[in-house]
Amino acid sequence: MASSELTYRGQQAAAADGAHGPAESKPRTRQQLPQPLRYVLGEQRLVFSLVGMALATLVFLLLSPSTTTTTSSSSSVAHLAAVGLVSRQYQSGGAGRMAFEEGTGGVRHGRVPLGLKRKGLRVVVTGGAGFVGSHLVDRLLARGDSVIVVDNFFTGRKENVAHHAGNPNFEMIRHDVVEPILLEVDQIYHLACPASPVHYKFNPVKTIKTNVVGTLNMLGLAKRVGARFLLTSTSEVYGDPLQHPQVETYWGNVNPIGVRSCYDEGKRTAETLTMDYHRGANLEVRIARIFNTYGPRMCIDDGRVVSNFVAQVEGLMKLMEGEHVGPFNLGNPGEFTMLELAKVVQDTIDPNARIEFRANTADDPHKRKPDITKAKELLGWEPKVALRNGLPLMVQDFRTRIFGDQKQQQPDGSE
Ligand SMILES: O=c1ccn([C@@H]2O[C@H](COP(=O)(O)OP(=O)(O)O[C@H]3OC[C@@H](O)[C@H](O)[C@H]3O)[C@@H](O)[C@H]2O)c(=O)[nH]1
Repeated sequence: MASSELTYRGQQAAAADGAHGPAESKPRTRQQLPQPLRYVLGEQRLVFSLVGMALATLVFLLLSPSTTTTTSSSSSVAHLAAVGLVSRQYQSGGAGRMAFEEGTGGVRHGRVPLGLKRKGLRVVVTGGAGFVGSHLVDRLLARGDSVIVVDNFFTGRKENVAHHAGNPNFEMIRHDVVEPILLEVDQIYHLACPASPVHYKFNPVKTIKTNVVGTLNMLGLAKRVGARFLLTSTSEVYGDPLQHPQVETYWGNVNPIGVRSCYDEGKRTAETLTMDYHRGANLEVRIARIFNTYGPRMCIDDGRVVSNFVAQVEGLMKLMEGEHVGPFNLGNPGEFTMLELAKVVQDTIDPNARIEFRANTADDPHKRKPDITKAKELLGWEPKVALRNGLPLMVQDFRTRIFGDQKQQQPDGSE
């Protein structure tokens, strides 16, 4: 049967003209090769080397163990770009912004290819003078990013970020997010909102306005500058849950007209807006549902049930840098009753502390427990600090702030 004209016939040709078998064959010069093969080998060397580099990169991406199952094409493209194999214009990342910085190869959002230094990002943290936000600012600056804190100091304190004064990578803007603001940045962590019922009930209309208009302004900024946007939502979106523990697919049981609705429904609307920008404007977004937290810099009159030390900041950063939109529950599934908590306080802080039993405030959830399977599996995150070990750090922080104890605390709560 005649073989295809396109099949390389060099070997057969050689055999046909009595050329030596493989063992004795004399080395053939390039001139003896068929013309098409000579052209490809000679003229197309550059193409071959680029194709080879692209194939090597793809093999690297597919075989590297840390590749998540849902690595988006953008991070694969970013890796190809980082090694110069894909044009900048092909990059996704919002309004034409690049997923990597010119010349540095540093990938802004995804994992950094081997051997390339991560370029510092420009990050906005709204509510960055608050409890969770100020710890996040510490970690971002320590990582080499430039951070702009946008905060109206409704519940936040300058003292929470004062230790960064003089750092050229740190800026503080007193601004209420219900008014638009224009900043050229790469990432936006949106935490601006009073989190304690004591504070958000003080001015419920302002609370829901911050959650709705404030989030709208920050989403608009993210879309305008091509930044990745992370919303710190809350376990309150589950209301007084009828499902226990709560998984992220649970829609919740929320009172739309109660005294907590300004926060519960405000955060639910913030999540809705976030997903609408994601679906409608292809904005890179991330949603974290934070369960009650405690630790140094917590408002002394906060009043929330403490359950999860401030280690959630790691979860927020893993979520921002990862490829999964969420929402993700970030909290401590370790359950305890209020009485057990009171006993931990007596054991670790003050054995003479008196335990009082009071009625729940209106609409207070009767129980809440995060299912953090998704965060464990897709973010590789789970809480590290046990309540018994975290409480003393918070108490020492309170003591220093109330009594000005001699032993000054480090920003992260250590001595
Ligand atoms: O209108 C406002 C209200 C509040 N804020 C600021 O936002 C910050 C909120 O910090 P808080 O200490 O009150 O709250 P936390 O840091 O505990 O919770 C924060 O992160 C977790 C999210 O679930 C909460 O919704 C968010 O408030 C404060 O610095 C406050 O001044 C604004 O900038 N604008």
